[in-house]
Amino acid sequence: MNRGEARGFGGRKGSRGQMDYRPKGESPVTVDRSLDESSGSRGRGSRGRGRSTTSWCPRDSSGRGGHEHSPGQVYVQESNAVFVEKGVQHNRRGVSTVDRSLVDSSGSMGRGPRERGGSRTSWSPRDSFGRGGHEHSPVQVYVQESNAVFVEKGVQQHRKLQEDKLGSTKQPDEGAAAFKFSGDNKDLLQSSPSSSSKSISLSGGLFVSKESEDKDVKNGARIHDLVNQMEDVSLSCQDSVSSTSEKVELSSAEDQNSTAHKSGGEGNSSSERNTGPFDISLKKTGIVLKPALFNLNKEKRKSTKGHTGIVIRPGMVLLKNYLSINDQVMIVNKCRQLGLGEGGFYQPGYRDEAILRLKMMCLGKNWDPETSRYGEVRPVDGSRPPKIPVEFNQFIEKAIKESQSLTASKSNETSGEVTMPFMSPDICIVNFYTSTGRLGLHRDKDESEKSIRKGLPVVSFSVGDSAEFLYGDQLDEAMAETLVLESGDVLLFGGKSRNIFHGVRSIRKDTAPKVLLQETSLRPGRLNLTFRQY
Ligand SMILES: O=C(O)CCC(=O)C(=O)O
Ligand SMILES: [Fe+2]
Repeated sequence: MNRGEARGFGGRKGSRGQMDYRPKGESPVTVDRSLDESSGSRGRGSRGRGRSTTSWCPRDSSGRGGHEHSPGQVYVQESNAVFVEKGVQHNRRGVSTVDRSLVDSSGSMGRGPRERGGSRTSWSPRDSFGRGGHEHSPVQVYVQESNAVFVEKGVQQHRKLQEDKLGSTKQPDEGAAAFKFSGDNKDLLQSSPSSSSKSISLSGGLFVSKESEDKDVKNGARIHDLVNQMEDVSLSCQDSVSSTSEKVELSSAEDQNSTAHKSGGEGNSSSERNTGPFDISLKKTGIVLKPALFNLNKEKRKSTKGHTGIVIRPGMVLLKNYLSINDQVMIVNKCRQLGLGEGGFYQPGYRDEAILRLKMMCLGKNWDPETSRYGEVRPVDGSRPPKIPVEFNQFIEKAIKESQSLTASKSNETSGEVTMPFMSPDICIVNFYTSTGRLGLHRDKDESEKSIRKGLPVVSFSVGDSAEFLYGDQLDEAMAETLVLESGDVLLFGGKSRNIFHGVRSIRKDTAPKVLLQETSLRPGRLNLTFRQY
């Protein structure tokens, strides 16, 4: 990894500050999997279990099957063909949409994504690079419904997990509820209205959209920055659980001392570095109220829709909604626990003037931003990085296998080239971004030469608030694509995409699943884990 290369927007590479906000076109191809919400039988506890045996049924974006290399392919399991047909009808009305929940249980039409993507009727087909037309779209969508049998399994697993939880006062039944409820049902592919030029957001459906024009790029970016900074000043319980009136207090020495998020600097001043453990959770006091029923219902709907696999480009796969709420709770709690101990979260400094606007912790090996090297200890304090929790490994293994089957089914290569090689992680970099957090475009290229030559993938988990993730082939934000990564998403980039430039432009405030916040008291922001093999 060489994240110092260009980390921090507005850092030393002049081009990074010059964002292009020009519109690139929009193309909604939504896949809404909320077929059978009322039965309650589509819980996501099965994700990762037995997925490699699933037979995918290719569909193109207009719902036709059997097109081997059809652009914008949407893959759904055979049993859901009825919805594709419904989607086709919808399509024929002139919107490239495969929507299987035209009227959901709340009685509303369709889903939220269009809120950000502009008018539905103005959509036109685009691939992930913003090009028009149906030809050669590099985006494929795979939809898999979960199996009800795993719901119970998930509940049991959740209950067990509760025993390990830090600071939990929950009853087992709440665990069951938590398992069923997940995040909001937002965009699958959507624009990022405030900033990006080419934006893809994915959640429960797929559409590729363009940005609305922003004429004053620099001012816009500055305003965006200021807004983020102001948002962080008002850190409160509403930031994490909007519907509650619970009292929240900062819980670590650093929380109380640091002005990182309040200053909007994400803790980059020397006085904010290494001042003590950073707690990714907020300590709660007083009565804890549950999130509003409305939010829970929305999250429930999302959790019943299974996950979606999307081949973004060769070697790059996004598994939407892949980690269940249970998984996410476990990940947050583990990270919190490790983050408070030796080698835990700290504020990394600058690298070549590039700002690291995040808290970081390394697992397995330490990555030093000052030298861009891996080592056994963290030079800044001599601490040893904690081991990667074994619980995490199962997710990596399954995610890679699933990505392999997705890329294999898409690929027409007979050369035997491995589009997504397997890897066993011995490094995990855990980042926590508060609302003003960001990470400049960079490549992960400090792993061993062999690892990079083989294209061993980086596997990235997103938990908490959504992020605008940039990626592209050049160190130039204006040329970069945007993916909105939501809580529970897993992104893999290996093979031909192993060396992509990538970064995080911004964190979308108040977008984390409410149940996750309730279960973990995760502070406002985003937890990201990237696994690699040295
Ligand atoms: O937060 C993310 O999504 C990306 C993190 C990343 O690129 C890194 O840690 O190297
Ligand atoms: Fe990276």
